Formats: sequence, C-alpha cells, structure tokens
Amino acid sequence: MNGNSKSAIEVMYTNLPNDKPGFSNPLGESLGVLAQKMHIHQLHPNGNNLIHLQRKVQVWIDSHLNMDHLRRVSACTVSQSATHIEVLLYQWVYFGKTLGRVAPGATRAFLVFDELIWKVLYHYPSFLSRDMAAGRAEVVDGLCKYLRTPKEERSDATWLISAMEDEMRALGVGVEDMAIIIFHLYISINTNARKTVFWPPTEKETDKAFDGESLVDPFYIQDPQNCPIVDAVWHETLRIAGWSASIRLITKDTVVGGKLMPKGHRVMVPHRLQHFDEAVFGEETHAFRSDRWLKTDGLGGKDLTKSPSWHPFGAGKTLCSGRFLARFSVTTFVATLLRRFDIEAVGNPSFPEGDEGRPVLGIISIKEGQDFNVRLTARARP
Ligand code: HEM
Repeated sequence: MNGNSKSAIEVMYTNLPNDKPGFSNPLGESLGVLAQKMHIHQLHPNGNNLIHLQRKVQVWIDSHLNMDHLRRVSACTVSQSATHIEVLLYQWVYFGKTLGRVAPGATRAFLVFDELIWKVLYHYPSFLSRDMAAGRAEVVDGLCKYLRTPKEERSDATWLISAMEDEMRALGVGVEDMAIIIFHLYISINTNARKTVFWPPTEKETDKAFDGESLVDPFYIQDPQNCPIVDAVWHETLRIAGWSASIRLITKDTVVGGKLMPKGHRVMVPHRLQHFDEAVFGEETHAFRSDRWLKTDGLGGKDLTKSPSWHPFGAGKTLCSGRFLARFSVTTFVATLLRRFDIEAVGNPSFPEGDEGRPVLGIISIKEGQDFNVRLTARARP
C-alpha cells in the first residue's frame, strides 16, 4: 500500500544533523519522525499556524457555501430550479487553488478511494482492488502535477505542505515519492472530518456568531460556554460514528490479563468499544443522545470528555493532531449551512445506518445504497 521507493524510505528515516536548515531539529531526528512534530506545529492552537488555516477554512466555506456558487459548480449539482438546488459538497484548503486546477478529478477520485480504503486494511489482493487502486493513482498523479508546478505559482499552500516539500526536496526525495508521502497526509486530512458533518440543527445557539448571512465569529461556536448543544452534538457524533483505534508495536514480552503478548507483534486498541460502555456513558449507548454530554443534566454533572474511556482521536504519541481543525471545520460548515439554507430530504428516505462492519481509519461511512439527496433552499431573511 505504501508504494514509496526503498531509497525514499531510507532517506526519510535517516537521522539528520541537529543544525540542518529549515524546521528545527534539536534531537537530530529523521524527517519521518520530524513530520509528526511539523503536523503539531501546523495544527496546535499554541502557535499561529492553526489560526491561518482556520481563517482559510472560514473563507472557503463562506465563498463556496452559497446559492450562486453552488449553481455554478454544475459537477456537484444533482438538480436545480429557480428556488432550490441539490448538491454534493467538497473542499480544497491545504493546497491552495493549484491542486484543483491541475487535478480537477482528484476530489472525486479520493472519495472513491476513501470508501474502498477497507480493502487496504484487509490486504485485499490487487486483482480485487483495482477500483481502490485507480482512485489512489489518480490522486497521487494529481499531487505529482501539483509538485511539478513552479512553487511561486502555489504560494497559497499552507505552511505544512510547503515546509514538508522543502524538507523532502532538500533530502533529494523524488516527485513520485513526495506525492505518495503527501497522499498519506491527505488521507488524514480528508477522510474523517467530511463524514462528521451530519448532526441536528442548533441554529439558535450559533445566532450570535453571525451578522446576517456572514459568519463573523467562528470562534464563538468553538466555546462550549456559548454553544453547549453544539459541543454536546459534536461529542455524541464522534462517539456514535467514530471507529478510532491505536496500533502499537510490542517492544518486550508482556502479559495482560493472563495473555502473553509477544515482543515484535502489534496490538490494536479499539477505542470505539469503550465508547459504548454504559457504566461510563450512560444508558442506551447505541442511541444518539447528545444530552449525555450536557454537564448540567447529563450523567450526574460528570465531564465525560475527561473520562479515561474517551479516545475519539486516539491517544498518546499518535493522538490526532488535526482534532482542533476538524472540530472548527465541521462546526463552521454546519453552522453556515443551517444559517443560509432550509434543508429537506428528497423523497422519504430512512436515516442512513452506520456501516460498522467496514473498517475505516476514524469515522465510519454510511451503509452502501442508503445515501440520499438533500434539497437546499436559500433562506428568506427579513
Ligand atoms: C473528525 C475528524 C477526525 C477524526 C475522528 C480523526 C481521528 C484520528 C485517529 C483515530 C487517529 C489515530 C490516532 C492513534 O493512532 O492513536 C488520527 C491520526 C491523525 N490525524 Fe486525525 N482525525 C480527524 C481529523 C483530522 C484532520 C482534519 C487532520 C489534519 C488536518 C488529521 C490529521 C491527523 C494526523 C496527522 C494523524 C497522525 C498523528 C500521528 O501519528 O502523529 N486528522 N486521527
């Protein structure tokens, strides 16, 4: 699945001098190890990089989630009339405008790949995974075109993409290998947040973040004091739809609960199972009940987000560095959508069930064939 050349893997995992130019490297680590720190540098609220990215997300959503734009993007439109539109939505933020220009089919190709990613996890043989491989190849090819475009033409890319590229070029990593490495980063960015965008209306609570149609203060929505229902619905969505797991290498023979876990094997920690523990999360853990997260009327005032059983973004050293951006993007998107449109299901579909049997790397998909169209009608405001 990785697809990188042996030489690229070697160069990515060879320790580098601690005085190398570019991203600081006090411990003299390899670029493969530094990449994790670069993600955190881009995505943690402590620095300035996250806020730049959040602003880009906000501007992207503002300029794309409106009737005029949706009408123009005919490729996403299922049907439209003078008053309504039926659409599919998607976005480019990390790579600036260039990727969409040089590889216009890559978004759809990624969605095909992403729904079939379980074939990778099950090590499906290549003759049974041509559909998945074709989607992957198209995105990697698009990333090659992107990386071959002169850098000055893509100065709107985010810090992380630009810095990773500089570091890899400095080590002599070739374009195809860079594209594959960035593709794996692309999976982390795009697979989960897009599937987290289904949750019930909370429009009243987010009112104060808007001036008319415009979301003027997206950070208002991030604060649970201002928007406790948004906060509760976000957590309940992650609980119900999250299939997070952490994988660890066993470095010495270890006995847990009488079972020997031999050195050299890998162990998977399926956090999802903990999220359905009624002793922690209360009754009916298979039902969507966001009130369990409301500290005032939830489980005896307990803050469930502090529970040791709560790991929607994994844990420890590999804890998801995109968790702040994920919440920001999803809540900004949904709040803007609900502010601007009335949304109606087309026909009388049942609410889709989560496809719990299909392995994913975060948020589960809905069962095949249960997707349905929604009709968006611009809201009339006094
Ligand atoms: C609702 C959305 C998301 C969910 C549920 C999610 C979940 C996860 C999970 C379960 C892991 C593995 C943790 C482990 O191994 O212990 C992970 C890793 C990661 N995620 Fe996310 N993620 C989401 C969104 C994002 C976004 C938007 C980004 C980037 C902008 C991102 C970047 C990453 C990265 C870079 C890693 C690897 C962390 C490391 O090993 O250092 N994620 N994510």
